[in-house]
Amino acid sequence: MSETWGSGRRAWVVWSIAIAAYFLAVFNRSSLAVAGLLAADRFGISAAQLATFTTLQLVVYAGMQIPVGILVDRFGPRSVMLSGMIVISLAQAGFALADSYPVALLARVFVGVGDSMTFICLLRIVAAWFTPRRIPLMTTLSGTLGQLGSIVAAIPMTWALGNLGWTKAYLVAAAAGPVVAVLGLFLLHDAPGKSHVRGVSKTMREVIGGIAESWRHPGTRLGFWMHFTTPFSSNVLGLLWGLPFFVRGELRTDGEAGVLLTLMTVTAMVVGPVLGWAIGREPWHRSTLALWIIGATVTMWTVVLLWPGEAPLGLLIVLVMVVGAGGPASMIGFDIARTSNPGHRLASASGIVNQGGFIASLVLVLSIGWMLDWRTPGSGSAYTVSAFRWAMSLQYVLWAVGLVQIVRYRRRARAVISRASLTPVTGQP
Ligand SMILES: N[C@@H](Cc1c[nH]cn1)C(=O)NCC(=O)O
Repeated sequence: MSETWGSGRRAWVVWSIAIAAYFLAVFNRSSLAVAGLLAADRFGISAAQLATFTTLQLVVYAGMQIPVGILVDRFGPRSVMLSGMIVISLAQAGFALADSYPVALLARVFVGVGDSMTFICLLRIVAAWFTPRRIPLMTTLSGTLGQLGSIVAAIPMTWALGNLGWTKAYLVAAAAGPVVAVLGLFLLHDAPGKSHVRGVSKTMREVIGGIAESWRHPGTRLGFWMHFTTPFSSNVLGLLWGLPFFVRGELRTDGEAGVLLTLMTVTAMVVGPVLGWAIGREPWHRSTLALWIIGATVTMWTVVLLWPGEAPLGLLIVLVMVVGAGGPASMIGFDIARTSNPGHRLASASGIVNQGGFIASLVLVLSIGWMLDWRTPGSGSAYTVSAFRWAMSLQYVLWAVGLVQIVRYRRRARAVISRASLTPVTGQP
């Protein structure tokens, strides 16, 4: 066992705490999804005001990525992650007690701030505690396990809201953060043998210079565009438009739509570790794998959108399974950024990459809403099949931009990265 990485058991303990923190962040991020109607009643707000909660949370998350990356490179993942846990819990407690829309909105902003402080730390911890050969698998596995938080948020939160009421349900959700933070205080270390790994103090000019240097590397840009292009389709279905699309756009029942969305999440959970294993074995072909997944997604959407009348259920099942692979495929972007940047800039580079998918998803969530309003006669939400075909076709714009950029930066990245430097050393654990 190399001394650079953690001894087996210790690495798993540290990773488990980091996973618990990420799981909680995703849980809190998703905890409003099942409370939409209650929130509308409690604050007396419209559908558009309700959607503002989600939009604002995504904007804050994406906007915080670079500052958080800089903080992690400077102060280490442990400090930032534990602070994030406390911010999320305080914000969620504020949301539990909020009795007006502006206060609730402010609380959701801080849920977004705390949330944004978690995932990049997890990536840094994985990179510090596991061998290079294991990092791709552990990274995709981490993404997959964290996403469980959104499934778990749906079931206990629905129960808690129904049985405990708004305030107690959100206070209970808030209470989990301090528990993980206290465990983290004792058990979470930035690297083997070091509770803190601090970067050197830098002037603002040096910090900006570091970010610019990361961004200039074609591997970071390739990672960004990969993260931009792979997950937006599953994100928009999962976050907002999946149920309306299947029910109004494909004339399926609510039950069938629910099963399709669940199948999408289950597929992502199965595909994640398989992809992690594959990119660990064949790092040179990481971008090829992502391109295949994007190609399959574009093909399936094209078949569904061109299908005369509503698509058969079997076809929609294949669609959600292919689209579901996009979430884990986005993790390939982080792996490319990791192998393209020095360790002291790893978190900043991950922050740059992590913005991609959130920006694309946000743009698509909003533009689908505008397109549906434009293509639906009169006002209201009686969206037609044809309006949904127009709206879902907006994805082609994002795929076109993303694919052009991936092909450009893949060529440039391959020109500066040596294949031998990526090949895993055989015999390493
Ligand atoms: N694309 C996600 C992670 C993922 C893994 N499997 C499905 N999705 C991502 O970038 N996550 C960042 C975060 O904060 O959740």
